Amino acid sequence: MGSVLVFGASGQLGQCLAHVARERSMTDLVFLPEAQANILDPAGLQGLFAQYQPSYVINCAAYTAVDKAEDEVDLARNVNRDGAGNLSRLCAQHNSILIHISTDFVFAGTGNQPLVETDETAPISVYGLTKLEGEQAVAEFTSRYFVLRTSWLYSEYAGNFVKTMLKLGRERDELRVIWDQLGTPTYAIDLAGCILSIIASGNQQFGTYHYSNEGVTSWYDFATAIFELSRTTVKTIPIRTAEYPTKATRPAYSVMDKTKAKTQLGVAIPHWQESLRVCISRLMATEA
Ligand SMILES: NC(=O)C1=CN([C@@H]2O[C@H](COP(=O)(O)OP(=O)(O)OC[C@H]3O[C@@H](n4cnc5c(N)ncnc54)[C@H](OP(=O)(O)O)[C@@H]3O)[C@@H](O)[C@H]2O)C=CC1
Ligand SMILES: Cc1cn([C@H]2C[C@H](O)[C@@H](COP(=O)(O)OP(=O)(O)O[C@H]3O[C@@H](C)C(=O)[C@@H](O)[C@H]3O)O2)c(=O)[nH]c1=O
Repeated sequence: MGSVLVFGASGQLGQCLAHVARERSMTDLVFLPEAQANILDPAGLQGLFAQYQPSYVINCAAYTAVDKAEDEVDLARNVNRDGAGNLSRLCAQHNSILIHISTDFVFAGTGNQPLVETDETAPISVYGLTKLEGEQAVAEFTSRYFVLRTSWLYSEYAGNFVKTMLKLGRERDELRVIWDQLGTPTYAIDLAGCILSIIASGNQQFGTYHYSNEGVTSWYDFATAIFELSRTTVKTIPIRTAEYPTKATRPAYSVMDKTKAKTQLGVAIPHWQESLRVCISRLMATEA
C-alpha cells in the first residue's frame, strides 16, 4: 500500500480515522488539516499529490453547518461540490482511489422504507444539495471512487449531537427533542473502521454505498438513550418537527439500507445502541 492522504483531518471523522489508524498500527496515513491542505486550492493540492503520489485519498473535508448553509450557499457549494471535484480530478491524474463521504441528506426523506443506493435523490436543504453535487463532481472525473453515504455521525471528537445532549442535559432541567424524524446514528469510529478496512482489503468494487449503524431511531429516542447510558437526569420531552423551527429542513425519514456495504465491502456493522454504549463509556472515562 502506498500513502493515504486524509483531507479535513481536524474534523470529527478525520480525528476518528487517526484514532482507528493508531489502533490498527496503520502508519501510511498522512493527516492534512485545512491549514495545510485547503481543498479549494488546486495548486496546493497538486503539490501534495506530486509529493506523496497517494494510493488513496480520503475526503473528510466538508461544509457541515446544515442551518448556516441556507445563508452561505456559495461557500457550502465551493467546499462540498468544487472541493470534491478538485480532489477527484487529481485522483484521476495520479491513479489514486478516492474515498469520499456523503450524507443521508441527499434524500427528501418522504418515504418509509430503508433507502438503497439507487433510490431517487431529492435534497431539501442547501447542505444536502451541495453534498449531492459533490457526489456528482466525484463521479465526473474518476471511476475509481467509493462514495460512502452516512448519517447522524457522532463520536468523542469535535462537535456532534451526543456531546450537545450531554452538555445541555447537565445545564438544563428539561429538553425538547424531535421524535418525528427517523434515521440511524453512526459512530464515526465505526465509519473510520469501515474506510480503513476498504483500504486494507484492496477492494476495488467502486461505487456508492450506504453506511450507518444498524437499527432505526428518532432524535428523541437517541437523546433518551444518551441520558440513560450517561445516567443524566433531565426531563426529555418529545416534540414534533414543527415545534422546533430551524432554518434548514431535515428529512423526516432517512434510514439507509446497508446490504450493499455488507455484501460487497464485507464489513460488519454494529447496532447503534451497542456503539453508543462504547462512545458514552469512553466519554465518561475521559471525564472521570
Ligand atoms: N457530522 C455528521 O453528522 C455527518 C457528516 N457527514 C459527512 O461526513 C464527512 C465528515 O463529517 P464531520 O467530520 O462530522 O465534519 P466536520 O465538520 O467535523 O469536519 C469537516 C472538516 O472539513 C474542514 N474543511 C472545511 N472546509 C475545508 C476546505 N476548504 N479545505 C479543507 N478542509 C476543510 C473543516 O475545517 P474547519 O472546522 O476549520 O471548517 C473540518 O475540519 C463530511 O463529508 C460530512 O458531510 C455525513 C453524514 C452525517
Ligand atoms: C439541540 C437539539 C436538536 N434537536 C433536533 C434538531 C435536528 O432535527 C436534530 C439534530 O440536530 P443537529 O443540529 O445536532 O444535527 P444536524 O446538523 O441536523 O445533523 C445532520 O448533520 C449533517 C452534517 C448530516 O449529514 C446529517 O446526517 C445529520 O447528522 O435534533 C432537537 O430536537 N432538540 C435539541 O435540543
